Amino acid sequence: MSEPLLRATQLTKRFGGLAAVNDVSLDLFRGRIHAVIGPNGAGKSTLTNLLSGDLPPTTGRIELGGRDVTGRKPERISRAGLGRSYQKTNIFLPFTVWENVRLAAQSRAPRAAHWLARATSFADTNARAERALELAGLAPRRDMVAGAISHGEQRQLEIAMTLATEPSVLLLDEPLAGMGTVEAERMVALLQRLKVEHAVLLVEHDMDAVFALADRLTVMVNGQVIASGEPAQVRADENVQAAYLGEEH
Ligand SMILES: Nc1ncnc2c1ncn2[C@@H]1O[C@H](COP(=O)(O)OP(=O)(O)OP(=O)(O)O)[C@@H](O)[C@H]1O
Repeated sequence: MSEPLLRATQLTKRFGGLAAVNDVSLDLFRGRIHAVIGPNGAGKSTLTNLLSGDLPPTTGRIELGGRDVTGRKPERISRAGLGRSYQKTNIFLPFTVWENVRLAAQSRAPRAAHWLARATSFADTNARAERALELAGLAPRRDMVAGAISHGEQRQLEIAMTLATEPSVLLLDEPLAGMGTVEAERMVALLQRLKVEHAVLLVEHDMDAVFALADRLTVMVNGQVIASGEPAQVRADENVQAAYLGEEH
């Protein structure tokens, strides 16, 4: 098997006496979606925050592309190839879809303000933004203001903005939240396209989407991994049934 693009080893995050993430290890590979599920308070968001550098782990190690990035700032981790979609918070609603993606692409240009770098970086930035817009399926909406597109399209826009930084690893926190059936189906198709080029960590409550998409599934409860593996195996696990999935799955 190829090397993981992201490797987390024995990550623990304590808040005072509470271990919100407790000894969690996982590997993310290109071409695979690794879903993390668990009840409220299981530690999924905290885990995502550790991987993106938004929170430093108490103990453990994170490697991105084989390099140790433990304790690095989010900007450094982003430049090293990790893209995280933040729920709508980065969208400028009065700007067009294209302007939002273009700005996200620009944030990646290493010396955007340097006059010598400007000419080449302008073309590169536009090309990055164009690719991201296309991949996220938003090209037909490029000239609409972000505030006027649907909720589902705004979620696609967040993903386009993340793609514009050309990450190799994508962390997606509830990309289907608040979506109707048609929007959810479109997002599932988008995530299937994204995994071809990326390693994807998916935190999601929509179990239909999780079981449609996940190549690997990790279940967390109270900060700990109670099961991890092939989705069908995990679904059949008695501990998982008791703790989380219940009868319907
Ligand atoms: N900054 C913090 N300070 C103290 N406790 C925190 C902090 N962030 C999270 N926690 C606690 O850590 C535990 C895990 O929370 P987390 O938000 O990671 O769970 P989650 O699985 O993402 O839940 P949800 O599905 O509701 O988003 C919870 O008990 C939560 O109260």
